[in-house]
Amino acid sequence: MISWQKIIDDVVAAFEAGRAAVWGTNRIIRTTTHVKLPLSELLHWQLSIPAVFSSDPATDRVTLGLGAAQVLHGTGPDAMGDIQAAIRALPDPDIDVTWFGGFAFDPTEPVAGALDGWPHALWFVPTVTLMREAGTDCVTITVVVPAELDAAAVCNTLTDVEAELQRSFGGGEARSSASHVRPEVGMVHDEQSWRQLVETAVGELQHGDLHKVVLARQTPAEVQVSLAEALERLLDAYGSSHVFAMQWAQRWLVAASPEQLVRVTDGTMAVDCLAGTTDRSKDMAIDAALANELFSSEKNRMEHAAVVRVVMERLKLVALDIDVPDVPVIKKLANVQHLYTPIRGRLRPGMHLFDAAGLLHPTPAVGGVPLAGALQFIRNHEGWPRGYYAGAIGFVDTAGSGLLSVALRSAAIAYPHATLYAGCGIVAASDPNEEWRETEMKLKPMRLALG
Ligand SMILES: C=C(O[C@H]1C=CC=C(C(=O)O)[C@@H]1O)C(=O)O
Repeated sequence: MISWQKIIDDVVAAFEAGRAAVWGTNRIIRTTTHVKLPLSELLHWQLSIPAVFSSDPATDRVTLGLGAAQVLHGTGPDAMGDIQAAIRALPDPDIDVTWFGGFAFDPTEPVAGALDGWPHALWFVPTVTLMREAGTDCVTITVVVPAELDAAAVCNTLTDVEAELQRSFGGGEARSSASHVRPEVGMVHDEQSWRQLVETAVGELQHGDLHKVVLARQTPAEVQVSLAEALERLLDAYGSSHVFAMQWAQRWLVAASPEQLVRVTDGTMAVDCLAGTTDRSKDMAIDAALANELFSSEKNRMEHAAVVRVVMERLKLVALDIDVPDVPVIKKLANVQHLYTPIRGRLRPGMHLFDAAGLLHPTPAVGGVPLAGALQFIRNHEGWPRGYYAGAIGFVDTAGSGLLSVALRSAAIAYPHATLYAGCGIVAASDPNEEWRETEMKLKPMRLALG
């Protein structure tokens, strides 16, 4: 177990040495320490303080947040804009701090089901953030506390966080009486009802105005492992994805997202277009043949081109110097391979990560074309509330750099009950049996992590 006492001692020493900055009515204390064990060790399913874990594949930085020093909730269609306005209204700190959170898929629908109780947008600055630099045991600790606290009170705040970690740990990962009853999540499609859903969509796609719609299904599972184990399994097998977990109101959202909705790093933007999927094979020749088949499949190229076209149209409003390759490449994950087009650009001056996210979301990789018709089809036919599935999750610092990933390959957990999600793009040429198989492949990361 990681020594929390050492963390407390280092933070209090930093505070006493004046390594702190004022942020409105808060004080930010920053120092570094050395932690050998994985940060995920501190997390437990039954934690009752807000918590977040994020492993960014681009920087290899692993971040863990515990407690909430600042919280913002947003509800309804303007949820994203409201959060952005609230962040902008806060004073600029002398030291950057990082917000963590996410946005639901559809802010006009309630976030019912497995994440019942979550608002449409939820962002917080943890009381304690631990960030491990890539490949080292060097951890940056950031603590945000009310500015009036003295050293003893800072120590007490951290001791309270430790007590909560111990209490939840003591409560055990065993299924205690405190475990949730399985949440009501709405329609769980079996193979037959899924095929019917896809057939209904194909009918509309062949005869109506719809060109593409992304349909998804959910499936129940029971969590068999500790949260630390689940996260380490995801990092091992899906380390090139954004492994993310967030706990609020005793519910966890866990994801290994292969798709960045948008990343901003010092004003430079990166957007992923990911659509078009096939299987993996352990046999290298078969694996390469599958990739070739995917690359030459008219159906998959159409599905993919719809995403690139729409993303480009929307991106022009927030980005300059946009660079987009003419043809997609293959992105290989442990469970599937995708058609992938990375788009790069520069965020227009005065624009924020959330402006870009607000314009891009939902891309045709999770919604459809035309968007309004696709969303209506999803609302009318899918039969369950998506909540945060296919929404956006991530982090943004007070200087404006950050990442929002599409919440795919994800699960919502009311411990020990999990709800796993997977979807796929449907076009007029889609085969309902193939689309079922595709959702099964996409469920693999979370089945591996939790089973
Ligand atoms: C909707 C999902 O995947 C999207 C992202 C990549 C490939 C997709 C596809 O080939 O259908 C989907 O558009 C999901 O994983 O739940």
